Amino acid sequence: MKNLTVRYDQVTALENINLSVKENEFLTIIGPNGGGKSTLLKALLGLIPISKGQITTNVDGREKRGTKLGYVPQFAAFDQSFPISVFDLVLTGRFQKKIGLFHRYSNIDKQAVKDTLHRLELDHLAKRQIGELSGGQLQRVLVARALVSHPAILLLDEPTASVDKASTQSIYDILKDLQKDMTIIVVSHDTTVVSSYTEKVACLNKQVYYHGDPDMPEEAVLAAYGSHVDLVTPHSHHEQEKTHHSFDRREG
Ligand SMILES: Nc1ncnc2c1ncn2[C@@H]1O[C@H](COP(=O)(O)OP(=O)(O)OP(=O)(O)O)[C@@H](O)[C@H]1O
Repeated sequence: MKNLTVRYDQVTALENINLSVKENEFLTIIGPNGGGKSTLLKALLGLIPISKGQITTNVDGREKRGTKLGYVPQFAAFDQSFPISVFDLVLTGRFQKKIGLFHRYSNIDKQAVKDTLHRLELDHLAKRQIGELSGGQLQRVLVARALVSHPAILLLDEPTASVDKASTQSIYDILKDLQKDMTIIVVSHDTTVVSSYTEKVACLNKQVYYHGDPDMPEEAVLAAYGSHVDLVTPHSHHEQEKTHHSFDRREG
């Protein structure tokens, strides 16, 4: 992203964003509510117009067109009462823009669904209705749906916001495994930086306040959030443990 600016009428949601992610990198984007994270995802997905600047994918310094993106939407935005089986929901991930209504999926599409469900150890849930799934299961199904078209970059919007700790761990384990084959970009409104997984963190509040390894300096957190926040690193076997980022304004 180069000098990326996105405006909605009077509101400037993103201003002069310069941010890059490498192939097979795991980037977590954090920032306060209203900081522009959803806007950034929408811009990456080509869903909203860019006011200024550009987003490109480069290989050896040359622009590469047609990079496939996989998108895992916010869990809360997903209507779980919609009557569809896990298999069919994942199959919709094979739907391509150029195919019109009443498209019939091929055996290749169906095999891709089977392979993806198998990879994410979801085979046993294939026939279940999505309304019968736990939060963690549905989140993994949404990851499967994004994966089934073999994206080069996987974008996830708050993937662990509505799931318990065990599922959070399992989702991050899956992402770590997927990272061998693709670039992972996770957006999170809280400050849960999973430093054992993510390699890079970007902190966004209209501008980029920080971009680097997960050891984000306290000054950058304060500047972006405008107040005290604890960055936590969830681990499998321990209570959520505060990193040395957790600081207290009372101590100055
Ligand atoms: N469609 C829109 N029209 C006008 N303003 C908008 C629109 N969408 C977002 N905004 C504004 O743009 C800014 C960035 O919003 P955005 O939703 O991208 O932030 P966010 O970081 O994703 O927030 P959250 O963590 O609460 O989801 C906010 O000031 C918001 O009010």
